[in-house]
Amino acid sequence: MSTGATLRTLVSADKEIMKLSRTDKGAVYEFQHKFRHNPANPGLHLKQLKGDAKLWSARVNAELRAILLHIAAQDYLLIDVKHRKEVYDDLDRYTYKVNRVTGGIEVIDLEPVGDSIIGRLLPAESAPLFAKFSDAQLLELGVAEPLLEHVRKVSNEEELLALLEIAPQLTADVLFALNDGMTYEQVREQVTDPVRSDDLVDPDDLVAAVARPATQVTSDDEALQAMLGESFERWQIFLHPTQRKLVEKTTSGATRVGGGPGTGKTIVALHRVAHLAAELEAGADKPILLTTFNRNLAADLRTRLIALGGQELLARVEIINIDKLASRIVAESKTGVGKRVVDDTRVADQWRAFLAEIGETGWDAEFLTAEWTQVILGQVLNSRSEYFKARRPARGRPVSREERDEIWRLTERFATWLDNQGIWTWRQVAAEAARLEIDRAARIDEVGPGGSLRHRYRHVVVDEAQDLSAAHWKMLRAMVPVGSDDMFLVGDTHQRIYDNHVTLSSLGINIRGRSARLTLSYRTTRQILAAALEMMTGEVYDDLDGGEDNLAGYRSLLRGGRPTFHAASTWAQEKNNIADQLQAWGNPVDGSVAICVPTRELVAEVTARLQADGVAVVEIGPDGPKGGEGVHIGTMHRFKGLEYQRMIIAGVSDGLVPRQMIGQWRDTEPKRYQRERQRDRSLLFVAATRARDELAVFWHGTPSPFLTHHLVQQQAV
Ligand SMILES: Nc1ncnc2c1ncn2[C@@H]1O[C@H](COP(=O)(O)OP(=O)(O)OP(=O)(O)O)[C@@H](O)[C@H]1O
Repeated sequence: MSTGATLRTLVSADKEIMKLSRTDKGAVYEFQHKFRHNPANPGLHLKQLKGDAKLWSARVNAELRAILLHIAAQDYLLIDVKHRKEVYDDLDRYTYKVNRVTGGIEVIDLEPVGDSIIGRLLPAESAPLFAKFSDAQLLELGVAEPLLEHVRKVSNEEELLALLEIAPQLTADVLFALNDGMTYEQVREQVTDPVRSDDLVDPDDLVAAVARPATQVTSDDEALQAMLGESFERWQIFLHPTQRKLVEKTTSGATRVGGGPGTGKTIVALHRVAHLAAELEAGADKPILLTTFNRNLAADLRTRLIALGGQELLARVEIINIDKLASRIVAESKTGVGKRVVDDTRVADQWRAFLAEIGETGWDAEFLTAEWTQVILGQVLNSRSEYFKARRPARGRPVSREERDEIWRLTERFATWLDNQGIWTWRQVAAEAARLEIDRAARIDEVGPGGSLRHRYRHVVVDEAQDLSAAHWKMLRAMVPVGSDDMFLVGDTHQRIYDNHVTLSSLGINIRGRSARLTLSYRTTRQILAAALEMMTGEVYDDLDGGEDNLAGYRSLLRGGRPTFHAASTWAQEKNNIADQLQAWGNPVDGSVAICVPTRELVAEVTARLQADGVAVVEIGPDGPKGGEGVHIGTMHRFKGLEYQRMIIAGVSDGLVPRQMIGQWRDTEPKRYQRERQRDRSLLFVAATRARDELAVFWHGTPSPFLTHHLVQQQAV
């Protein structure tokens, strides 16, 4: 008879397991299987450890022992795997406690700090780092009680880092934030509150504690197997408690997750999809839509979703970029058959040609392009009267009723003119798709639940939400019934690089009270992050819903060298500097290094210069890098959502960043000017935050105004 047991593995034990050899990892895997099947199996030598009724050990193989916390009858938690000698020598080193803030179980192995901090007397001259906070305050913020006395002794950053190595997540987050200069109130609001337990915490109730998301455990074999395999990546298993809470929370409606670059928004979106899929009844359809802005990011989401949940998960999820989705809807209805879609960047040229052809000189092509794309198509306005009433929040100058009348007439003629040539734009496709989906949703409502027509999806998850247009949102809204867990949007308005400004509530997407923000960067070092934030100085960003967003509390635990800044007097000299930098990095062609420049022309010129030196270069196209090995190169737009170990941003000169041409609107359309300038600043911010370890910034002539005096001063001599 099998006497099965529950065995979950604490994330901190996973970390230890990952350090083991392949064979030993395999032994742990086997052990877990055996233990779950029958913990009383004599080969497992399950026995209580001296000194604590809840700590047990079991045999993994001849050398390794598992340390287990006994939760309840047949319920165990694997908290560590150690060499057998270490297990029995010093049992006092392990402490476990239920954290009073998060309600999660925290196990701390005090051994590694034994020599560095514990028992050491503080040198008289150095003040402890956290002296100004009382014990009660630190505990209220969630610092683990067993570490309190050690926290008190920390007097420099090195010791802090040593302590953080063994500290539970919340303790690490709190101490780091306090050390960064955040106040008690700020830490409580930004670090502690988001992970606070929803229910009352009883520190003696291990059963309740192990079930809370704050007890970070892995329990299913698939996750374990992935972890033991070669292909495992940390994000697949180790979610930060703040991330996990967002992934698992049942919401009463649409939810938005914001947060700076690299804080794991995409990771959260992927896990959210997996979570929603796990809750679905079995079936062969695809009730979940996962969408993003461009093609290469959709391809990347697909790869990562397979890594997370395999083909089984993929089978329940539609992954498609937003414009392709719109064009599929349009194709399904047979609208636009035979028409070719032209790139939106060419719309102004089309308007110019049209105005010239009809001899219209009273209107500026740029103005009409923006009005047509932003307001008329952007908001899916179907009639002149709708346009008369439309709000034009992100547009520059006001337009009178007579002018609106004229604009409407012109846009109708323009659409026909395009149609006669057999072309239309992505914006038109999106507006048409929204219209079709809104009609479809109305038909569903009319017939009621008994009808055969259904909403296309049960859940919609959107990455890079900041770049979708109002038409896109209207289409998505109509595709999913309003209700719990209907829409999950992740994005960062600081990274908006297409000119789409929306207020979600006006589009039927109500995120009020269901907005959260991630603040811990997993990608970029503190040094790069500080420089990137400095480039954003003075700009104000929206929250997709009429309010303001900011990057307060955005931080990183990673450390590295300072970014470098390189001036040149000419473009030729700048290109030489770029080549020198690459050479100093060893010209790596493994895809770990990328160069990012503001324009297509500069891509071509830098490529030619490097190829002349024999350096292999791979351009990043709309579907990602085109080809094999080489240093990646692309315009700033192409770098959305990507990451590299080392990045060069070149051409960061005045006139290029921001683009000189936007100056034409400085006086005539100041709002538009501000918006375009903000967009260029965001592009630079996106580029700078793609770097994991090293960032080098280059320019010639006058540096971009986004590079502050302080940054320019850091220039290499
Ligand atoms: N919990 C985690 N554990 C380990 N790594 C993580 C975790 N969360 C995120 N990461 C890593 O951090 C990096 C950034 O994650 P992700 O791309 O999801 O961030 P993002 O917020 O979407 O960034 P961006 O806004 O710049 O596109 C990735 O390399 C990811 O694997």
